[in-house]
Amino acid sequence: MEKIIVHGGNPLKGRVHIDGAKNAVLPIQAATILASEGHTSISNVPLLSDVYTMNNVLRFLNVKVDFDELHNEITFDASSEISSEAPFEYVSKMRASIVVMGPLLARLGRAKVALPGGCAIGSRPIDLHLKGFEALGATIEQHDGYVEATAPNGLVGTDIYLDFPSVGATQNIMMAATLATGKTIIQNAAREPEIVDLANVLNKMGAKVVGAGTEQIRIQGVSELHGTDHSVVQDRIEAGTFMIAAAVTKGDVLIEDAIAEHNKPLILKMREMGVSVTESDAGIRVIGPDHLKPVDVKTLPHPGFPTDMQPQMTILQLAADGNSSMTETVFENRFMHMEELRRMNAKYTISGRTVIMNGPTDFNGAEVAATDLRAAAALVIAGLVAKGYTQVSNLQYLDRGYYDFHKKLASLGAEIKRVNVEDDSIIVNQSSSVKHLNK
Ligand SMILES: CC(=O)N[C@H]1[C@@H](OP(=O)(O)OP(=O)(O)OC[C@H]2O[C@@H](n3ccc(=O)[nH]c3=O)[C@H](O)[C@@H]2O)O[C@H](CO)[C@@H](O)[C@@H]1O
Ligand SMILES: C=C(OP(=O)(O)O)C(=O)O
Repeated sequence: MEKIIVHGGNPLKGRVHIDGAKNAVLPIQAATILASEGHTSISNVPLLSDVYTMNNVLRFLNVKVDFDELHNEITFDASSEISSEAPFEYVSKMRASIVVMGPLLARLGRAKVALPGGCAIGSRPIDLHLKGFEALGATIEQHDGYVEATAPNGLVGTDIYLDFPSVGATQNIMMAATLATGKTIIQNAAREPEIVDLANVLNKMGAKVVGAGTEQIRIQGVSELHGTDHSVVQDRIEAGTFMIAAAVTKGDVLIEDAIAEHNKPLILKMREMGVSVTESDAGIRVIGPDHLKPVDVKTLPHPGFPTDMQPQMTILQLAADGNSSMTETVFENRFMHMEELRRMNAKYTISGRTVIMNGPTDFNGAEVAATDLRAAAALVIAGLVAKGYTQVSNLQYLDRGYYDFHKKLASLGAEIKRVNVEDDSIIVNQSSSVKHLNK
């Protein structure tokens, strides 16, 4: 078992590089299924376990996948005959595998994918994805843990209103509609930067998608798509995680090339707390104050405060002088990190979807276990300011979304290492263990 061991107290100082976004690259990997001709080369790919999992799903579907890890580039060739069925063994490893469904349905008129199931942070149904496919003319059947969509005569463009601006449903429907006959309009679409990145790739592949990044996306169907080149957008959540780590440690860090526009609500909330956040062409510079002011935050779909920054933000709120609140409106069960933080001396009460935190917290080092991806990052950040040693286990969650997190923090001055508890060895680089996990 691997653990991160951190000794708190060092302010973070320096510059940090941010990788390509997990939540952008996964649907882009799936989109390569749509290219019946040519290769698609995706660069700025983060070396994350989810990326390897998606590669394995695609390989199973008969897409040729060549990962040049040294250059963070993957080349996909989907020009051979593609299979329409993604089995449980692959889909169960990662919820986001559901986004292969739209491309398969578009290209083959059939997709059979194991139901992805819920996960720790909430129930996460896929009803909106399926309603969208049905509106495009597909027949949906669910049996034996699988969901099957069929449209033997192809999909037909239509108007679709999403009851909630679901990121995955918007991506799946957008991809399905690229090869449909006629025009599709998605109303109340998700507006996340990762949606825009996906639309850019689709357009480079020959699709006609306009309006991505707004609440109305219009897709004019085309008869076929081809390979292209694309560099993945920077990970705003990784950037935000380092912004919080810098602020809470009273540090001074430049998050290189970070796109301020993608992190607006976080920047504004941090400023409200008294953190100095400056935006420039070089990136976002964060300087933590001696005293943080309490603040109330509510998560919302983009451009609201991102749920994927919620656990990290609670660490900053717990450190503030006074009572802060966090209301989680996107996922119903995303406060599990709070229970672990109690062991580190956090004081709070949860009422429904809101947690009231009583700062300032005198964080104590403790042994804690990550319960999901962003919880893992939050616990490490708490460890950066805790007295003594904090040990964070369940790093398989962290590896889904952060590459060499401990190394990046160490380069900024944190006293941190990743160890293999069984044989006592120090892990220098995460990628070998991630690959091992994904075999
Ligand atoms: C790989 C990826 O990009 N993951 C992100 C994506 O997840 P994901 O695409 O799964 O998130 P959604 O936007 O779809 O989900 C948001 C909410 O809508 C609900 N819902 C969703 C679909 C559906 O058919 N029915 C339904 O009720 C979900 O249960 C959840 O409560 O967006 C989330 C919200 O920003 C982020 O936290 C995840 O990091
Ligand atoms: C919840 C997340 O991801 P996923 O949707 O892949 O579980 C996340 O990135 O914080």
